[in-house]
Amino acid sequence: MDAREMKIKAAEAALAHVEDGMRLGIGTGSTAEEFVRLLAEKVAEGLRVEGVPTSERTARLCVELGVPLKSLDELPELDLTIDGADEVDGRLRLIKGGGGALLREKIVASASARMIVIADETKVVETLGAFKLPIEVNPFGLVSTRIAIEKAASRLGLSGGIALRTSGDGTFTTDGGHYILDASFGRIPDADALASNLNDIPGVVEHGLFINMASLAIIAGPAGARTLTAKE
Ligand SMILES: O=C(CO)[C@H](O)[C@H](O)COP(=O)(O)O
Repeated sequence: MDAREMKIKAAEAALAHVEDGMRLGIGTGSTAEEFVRLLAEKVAEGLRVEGVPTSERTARLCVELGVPLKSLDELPELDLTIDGADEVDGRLRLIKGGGGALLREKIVASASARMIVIADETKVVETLGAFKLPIEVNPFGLVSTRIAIEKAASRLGLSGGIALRTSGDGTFTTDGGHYILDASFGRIPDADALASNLNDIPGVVEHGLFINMASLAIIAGPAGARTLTAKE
C-alpha cells in the first residue's frame, strides 16, 4: 500500500463516524483532502452535512466537489472535526500546521464536540518534535517574537533553529495574514509546558501543539486502519 492509499484508508474509516445532519469541521492537507473526496461522494448519494473548512484551500476543494459549506459564524458549534496531523503521540497530542492552517484548524477543532485525526503510520511518534513545530506569528515585531520564543524554549531546555517559512520567492503568509516560524526543537519532552509558554508570548498568534483536542486517531498502515485513543 502506498502513502496515498494509506491516507484513503484512514479517511474511509473516519467517514464511518459521519452521520446524516452533522455539522462538520473539515481539515486541511493531503489526508484531509482524501476525506473531502470521499465525503463528496456520500453527499452526491444524499448524505446531508454542512461543513466548515479550516482553510481557503479546503474551501475551494469542497466547492469544486459539491460539499455544502457554511462559515464558522453561521455554524459556531460543530459536531465533529476530521483533520490530519504532522505528528501524533500516545496521548493524542499533535503537531499540526505543516500546511500552514493551524490557527483556523485549532479554532474549528475547539468549536467541535469531537476531533478525529486521520494519518498514516509515519505520523505516530513516541515524543513530539522531530517535525518542525509551526508557530504562527504576527508580522509586527517578528524579531522580538522570535527572541521571546527562543528564550521560552531555552527555559525548558529546548534549542534549535527557528526559521521563517517561505513560499516561492517570498514569505509564506497564512489565510489570516500572519507569518509562520518553524522551530526545529528535535524532541519536546514537555509539550504541555511549551504550549503554555508559547501562549504567553503576545506576538504568537497560535502554535501547532494541539493538546487535549483529539479524542480519536485513525492511523492507517500497510495492514489497514487502526484506532488510537489517548493513553492515560
Ligand atoms: O496541519 C495541517 C495543515 O495545517 C495538516 O493536517 C498536516 O500538515 C498534515 O498534512 P498531510 O495530511 O498532508 O500530511
